[in-house]
Amino acid sequence: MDSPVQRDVVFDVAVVGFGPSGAVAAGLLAGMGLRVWVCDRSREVYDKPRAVAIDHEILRVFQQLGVVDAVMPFVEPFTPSEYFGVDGQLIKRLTMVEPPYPLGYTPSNVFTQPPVEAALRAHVQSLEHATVALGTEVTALSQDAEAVTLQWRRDNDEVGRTRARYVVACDGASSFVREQVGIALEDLSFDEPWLVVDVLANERGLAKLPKTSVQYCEPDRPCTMVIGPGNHRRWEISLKPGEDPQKVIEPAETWKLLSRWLSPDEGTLWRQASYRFHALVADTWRRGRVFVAGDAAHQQPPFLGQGMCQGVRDVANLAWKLAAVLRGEVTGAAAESLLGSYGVERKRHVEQLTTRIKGIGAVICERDVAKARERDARMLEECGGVVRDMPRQDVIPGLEGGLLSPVAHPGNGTLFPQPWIAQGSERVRLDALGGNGWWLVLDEGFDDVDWEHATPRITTLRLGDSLPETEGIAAAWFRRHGCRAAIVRPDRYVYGVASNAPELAAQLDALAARFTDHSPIQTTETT
Ligand SMILES: O=C(O)CCc1cccc(O)c1
Repeated sequence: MDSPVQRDVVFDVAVVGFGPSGAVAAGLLAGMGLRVWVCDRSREVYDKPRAVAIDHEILRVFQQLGVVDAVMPFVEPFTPSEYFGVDGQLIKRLTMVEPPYPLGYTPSNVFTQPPVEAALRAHVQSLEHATVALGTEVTALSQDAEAVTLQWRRDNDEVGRTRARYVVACDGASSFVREQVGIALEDLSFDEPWLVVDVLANERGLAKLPKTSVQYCEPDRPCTMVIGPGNHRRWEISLKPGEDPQKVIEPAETWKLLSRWLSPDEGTLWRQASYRFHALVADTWRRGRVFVAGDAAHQQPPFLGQGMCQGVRDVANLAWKLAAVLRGEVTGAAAESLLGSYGVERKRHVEQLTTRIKGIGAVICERDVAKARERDARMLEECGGVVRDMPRQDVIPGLEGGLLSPVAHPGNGTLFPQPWIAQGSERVRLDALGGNGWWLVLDEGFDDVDWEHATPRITTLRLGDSLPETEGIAAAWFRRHGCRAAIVRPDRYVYGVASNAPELAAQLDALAARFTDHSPIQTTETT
């Protein structure tokens, strides 16, 4: 059931698009007590899987939302991925990092999108401060000094307007909102036609299929097979010049392309979609009161399964900044600066990760046989002829620029770990104890520190007697980074670190200055 549309209310935030990024944005914002209006053109969750991969960082965001228990039944650890070269030889192997896991979840996972999306939507619909408008399409947008006005049309032809202080556009790759505010996409130079096929394999099919995910780095037709949850298998198959993207999604044609692995009596086609795999990023991520996020802000080839993850990273980055501004915790130029840091951080991260994804794509997609053989020889030479396991998550970059300490340190912009903490006979994840705001995490035995700034409000978490870790993850993080204290942002990225009390006091003073009298945060999105 839709929530009633409140026409006379100015909402804090309107979220356009109720896919995963929009639902997470709406859930985080409404969960913080902001009045949120979220709309989507369709009434139903799309019943087929577009995304298949989900990282631990995203599960941690789901934990913050309060939906992680509802989604875990639809999540499974990623299998290893094997890359095979021109002659079918193993040239690379991606695996899971060994436990203990740094963020409290298996780092790389596959999931079933429709029920996860349904859980996200149901959660938002349960929130007191969220107004959900389904079957509702935004048709026009204008902004003034106070707010944004969205005009919309319902699927029953009802029309109306909604005003909100800010808008987050999560309306997908062909975003109407992005176009309305004149944000262009920069081309990061990848554009290829591929077929994506999801199959539910039966027992005979499963018995025949590879037991790891596979990248077939074959010049004739590069392709991928991903092991999804249960009996879900996904193929991504590059199309050759002259192949018709519309024809290959016809079941008989799709089965021809799958014939190397399966025949029609060994599985059921769940979804066939022809895509152009692109690498695109919004040139700016904010126009006035309007922000772009998710596929509206970037698209990347799928070779590392980062499409949905990147969208959730966007809105997790933006939500706490919008909340700080809307609650008046930061005002004036400092507020503008904080909001500007969203685009700086996310655009650079998307550019860096997309570059890495394209690098992986270049390995997989080499069409020249001689060059592909050279690639295979080089990769085998690099590992001394023995392909070593490489953890998948090592390729996800941290944040740079934006709201990070000006005192450079390799820990800045990385995700602070989420250790398990002993609580009586139970163990609890740190985020559940620390709450959703800023943290000051002190390593066991760190000297007391006196500080008095009210902005931002920071919760002090002392590891040790009051917060005993069960696996030593945070202690190991401090050792690895050569520091004793970490200032951690509400999105759990490390703002800055310190080794002693005077260093920490200076860091906290500088942070407070950025929230009060506006020591500048870098807000130029160009790199
Ligand atoms: O990390 C891997 O091994 C593969 C990740 C992946 C996920 C989804 C599609 C795809 O092409 C690759």
